[in-house]
Amino acid sequence: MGSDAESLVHVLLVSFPGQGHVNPLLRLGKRLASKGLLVTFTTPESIGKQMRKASNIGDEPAPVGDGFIRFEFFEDGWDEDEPRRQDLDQYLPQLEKVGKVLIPEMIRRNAERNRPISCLINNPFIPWVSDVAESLGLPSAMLWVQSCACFAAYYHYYHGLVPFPSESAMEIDVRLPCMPLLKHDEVPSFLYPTSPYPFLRRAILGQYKNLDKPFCILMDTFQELELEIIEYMSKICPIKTVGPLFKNPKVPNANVRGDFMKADDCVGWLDSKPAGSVVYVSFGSVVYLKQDQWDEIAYGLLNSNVNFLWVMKPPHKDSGYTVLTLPEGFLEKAGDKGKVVQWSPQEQVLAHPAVAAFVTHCGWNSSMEALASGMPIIAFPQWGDQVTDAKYLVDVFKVGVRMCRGEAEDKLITRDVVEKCLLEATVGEKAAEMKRNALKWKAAAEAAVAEGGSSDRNIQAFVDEVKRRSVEVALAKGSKSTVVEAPAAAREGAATNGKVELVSS
Ligand SMILES: O=c1ccn([C@@H]2O[C@H](COP(=O)(O)OP(=O)(O)O)[C@@H](O)[C@H]2O)c(=O)[nH]1
Ligand SMILES: O=C(O[C@@H]1O[C@H](CO)[C@@H](O)[C@H](O)[C@H]1O)c1cc(O)c(O)c(O)c1
Repeated sequence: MGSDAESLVHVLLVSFPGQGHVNPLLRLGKRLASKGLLVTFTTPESIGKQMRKASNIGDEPAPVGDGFIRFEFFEDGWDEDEPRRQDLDQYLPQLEKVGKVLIPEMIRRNAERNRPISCLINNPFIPWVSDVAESLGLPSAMLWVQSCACFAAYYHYYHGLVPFPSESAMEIDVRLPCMPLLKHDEVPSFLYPTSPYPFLRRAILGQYKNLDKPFCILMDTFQELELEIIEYMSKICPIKTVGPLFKNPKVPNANVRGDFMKADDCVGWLDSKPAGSVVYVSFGSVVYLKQDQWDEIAYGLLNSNVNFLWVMKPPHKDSGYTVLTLPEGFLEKAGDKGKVVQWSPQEQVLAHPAVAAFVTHCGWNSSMEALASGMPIIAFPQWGDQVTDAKYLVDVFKVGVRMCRGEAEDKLITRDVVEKCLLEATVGEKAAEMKRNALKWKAAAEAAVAEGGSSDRNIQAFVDEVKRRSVEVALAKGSKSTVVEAPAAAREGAATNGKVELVSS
């Protein structure tokens, strides 16, 4: 590795191997690198392999702005085609068991190679990363990859601060400070007593057990979007909003991507369509709808006569989901009005002038990407944070119409409703108003990440803090001679040009 990279303060990012987790952590990595850090990104090799195949990930550190990003994957100890990876109740303990051994080894290896790690950052589902950091005397931070509203909801549930739906009172509304009243089915659905995903409740709440360990909780949201709840929760937890991470004004670096699947080419097709004429339909990487619902969406799209780009990802072979099909003759009937792909370059799609609206499951990444692209949405949430995100997108941010309330409702959304929602979001005064609101959020998002904006200031403060702590870590370890670039505060009376030479005692 070039000595340029070796002279930088080095942070290790450890990601849970889900697309909705990797994307924001990798985007954070690029942002930190752009501010002059060396960033190593790690996640299990099973996903590393897919990422290498789908994207342009090389062995050498990639320059990003003033710093570098590199990848190092770790084995999760299971065979390549182990089906238990699909069962979080089995996979999360396995990841913890191997990670607690392999991550310290990775850290030691990096120190031996003259790039000692000064800070660890994880995302939810793998809270043990802060234990590893603590045991090695390193600081840690956590990137929360959902909204601050959802963070607050989980926090209040975990600490029993307000009543949530329970077996004896299933349909109660939930009143959380600085948030709109949430109907029972607008609360993150893993918290329902009847949730079919108790393993996801355990996975997400696991982070709250360790919440006192990270010195900072970074969030992929921005101050102006969730002002009151961010201010409220910041008094309780060390929160820094740094989003939308997907907008990196200075260093786009399109080469470094974390897709698990190569995106199909659809931009040429979009180029051939008139401005504002296409509806983009995608339910993210995890949600699968039932076949009868899929059929209704298909007919709704046909009947509405809009152009559409529809993502139909194949299910994982061990997920238990059956492959969805399109109604007979569907593609022929759609002709050039429709395009179906397995995976899309979503960021490019949402930025494309041909796209008028986004039918989304309201995962937080998709929600932030839509908001920051000025894209009106048609909300089709299923579970977890998606139902809360849908509430905010429709009723608070006012950029969307609601097509359904979530999987718990167990209601088939018919083709007529699909058609009505598609038209409501694309034609007429309501559509125009949603577009105006979406463009307002786009501008606010751009201002937040621009130099001196709220998220940019928070990132800079975080980088300065990591640098300051790296000096402390090196001093405490009395380690080999390490050159770090120190923040202004740590530089007082030290060498010139921001470099501090630490010599082993
Ligand atoms: O065809 C697709 C579908 C999704 N995504 C990306 O995958 C992520 C999905 O995250 P989200 O939180 O929206 O949903 P999840 O997949 O975690 O349910 C987002 O960054 C999307 O941009 C993509 O690139 N192409
Ligand atoms: O929770 C899982 O994925 C998604 O994460 C996003 C960020 O937290 C969230 O906004 C979205 O609504 C979720 O769908 C997830 C990931 C995974 O790999 C898995 O096996 C799961 O069971 C859930």
